[in-house]
Amino acid sequence: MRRPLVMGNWKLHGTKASVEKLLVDLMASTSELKDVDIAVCPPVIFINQAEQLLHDAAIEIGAQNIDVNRQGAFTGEIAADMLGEFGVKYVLVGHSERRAMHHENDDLVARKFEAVKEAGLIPVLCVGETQTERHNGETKDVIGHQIQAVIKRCGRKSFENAVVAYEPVWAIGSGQAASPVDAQKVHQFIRELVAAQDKDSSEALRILYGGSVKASNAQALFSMDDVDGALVGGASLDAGEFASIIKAAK
Ligand SMILES: O=C[C@H](O)COP(=O)(O)O
Repeated sequence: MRRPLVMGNWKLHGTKASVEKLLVDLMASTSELKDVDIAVCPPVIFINQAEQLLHDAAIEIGAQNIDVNRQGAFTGEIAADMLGEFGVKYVLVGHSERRAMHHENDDLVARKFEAVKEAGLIPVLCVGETQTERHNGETKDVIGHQIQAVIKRCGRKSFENAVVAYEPVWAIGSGQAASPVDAQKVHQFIRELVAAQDKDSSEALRILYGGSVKASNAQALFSMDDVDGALVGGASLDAGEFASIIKAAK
């Protein structure tokens, strides 16, 4: 039985005051929950503040991105080891916004995945097809390449102690989530790809769904066999809504 994981990706949102309010409210509404892992991914500038506020709470911290390099002349970048010093447990790699806006290809994403593991943190590999790719029947091809790029770089046990998030690009921020049945089909496909390399890591692998998850659709998505939680964007900025999603996963 895999323990559910619900992560909030705050993207480029927040102020010192809003971070404090959101985390204080979230701690209050989730303090009794024992059967679900919870994490938030603030913009990197707020990670230290989140670490201080979450000191005694069971809410973990994720980062939204890293550089592949551990140190050196890379102005403006952050390394995975640095994040580890500030209590970060998870790091998103390959989010579709970074693939699209920062030209991150499968090879670079695989290198980031490897760098996160080398730092002793848990990579959350984001995969998903665009609307056009879906329309052209290319969903499995696209996701297959995204997963295989990581296996090629990190080997058959790549997904041991890692997380995958299936985020159809067309569902992100659109208000139109994938149907639970469609999400399940892709999640099952991802698990089979991983199982072809290593059965144990495929069985333990948590595969999150992301893309317009709300309190109103979370339970139906979580009822699917291979949906082990969610990566939540917009709805994670509202403590009440996010807490309701978390409660639906337990
Ligand atoms: O990382 C989160 C996803 O991009 C989903 O965002 P959304 O919940 O706002 O659709």
